[in-house]
Amino acid sequence: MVERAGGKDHVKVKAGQDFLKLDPGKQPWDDIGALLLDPSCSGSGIVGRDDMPTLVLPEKHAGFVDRPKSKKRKRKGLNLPTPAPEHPAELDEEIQLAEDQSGEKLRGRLEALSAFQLKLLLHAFRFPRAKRVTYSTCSIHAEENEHVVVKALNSPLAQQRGWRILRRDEQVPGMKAWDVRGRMGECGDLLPGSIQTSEEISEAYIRCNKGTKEGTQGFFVAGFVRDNVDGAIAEADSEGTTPRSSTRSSPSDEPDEEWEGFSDEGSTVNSMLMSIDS
Ligand SMILES: C[S@@+](CC[C@H](N)C(=O)[O-])C[C@H]1O[C@@H](n2cnc3c(N)ncnc32)[C@H](O)[C@@H]1O
Repeated sequence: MVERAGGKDHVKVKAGQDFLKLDPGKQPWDDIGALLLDPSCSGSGIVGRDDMPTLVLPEKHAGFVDRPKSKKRKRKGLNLPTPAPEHPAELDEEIQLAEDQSGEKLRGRLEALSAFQLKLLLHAFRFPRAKRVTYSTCSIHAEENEHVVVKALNSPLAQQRGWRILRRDEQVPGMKAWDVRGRMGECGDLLPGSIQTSEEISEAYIRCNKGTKEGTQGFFVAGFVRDNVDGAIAEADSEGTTPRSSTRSSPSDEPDEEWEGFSDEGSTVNSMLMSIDS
């Protein structure tokens, strides 16, 4: 995909690695300036996934009663509507599944996904020289989008390292002009003392909705920046705590969280990891 997009001379593909197991304090990761984080999500924004239930067609042997063949229908030239099939039990099951997806099961799935997404986002914040992180999903659910971002912003890690949202007025022209922004009501409570308001943050998000005049799939993206990385590194250097210059094997210079190279047990990661120099 990188090659097709004409990016092979600029993007190194490091396939088959678990992002959560990378130590941000070790080379070459300690030099990364920007991360594009596009993690696994529910995919609920993808047209044709959640809104296209499997169609279970009635079968003759499953109790489906054939209509007696009408003489009228045999007549040439008559364009009669197809008779509605009798409602087979299998279709009830499909309806049941669809209902589950909007209830308990969906809630549980979103909870698990958003916890994982937050883990990934916080890990991205740990790269010592990173100045930019994008976080995107093809989900329509605020749980995976606005909620994850606000939790990340409220984390001690983001606050200590100075991560904030890239405001709409700082974005490139095309993104700044895009009208569909975050859902204000879903931006949650920012911690007191936050340097940005909920209005500023929801305005900074870019959303795409499916089934609208824009012709897009469902998508969400937020940009995070931090302004004084070099100053923070210089300060840490003078205190001898810069991850680059230290020999420690874990990047946990955070008093709040111990980094242990966490990863989801049993998950197979077949993804690509892209490192992009700023
Ligand atoms: C939405 S897809 C990314 C699509 C990609 N950006 C593209 O445009 O083709 C999410 C990817 O994240 C990968 N992933 C999930 N957890 C990961 C981890 N811990 N380390 C690396 N990749 C991971 C999944 O395997 C999946 O390929």
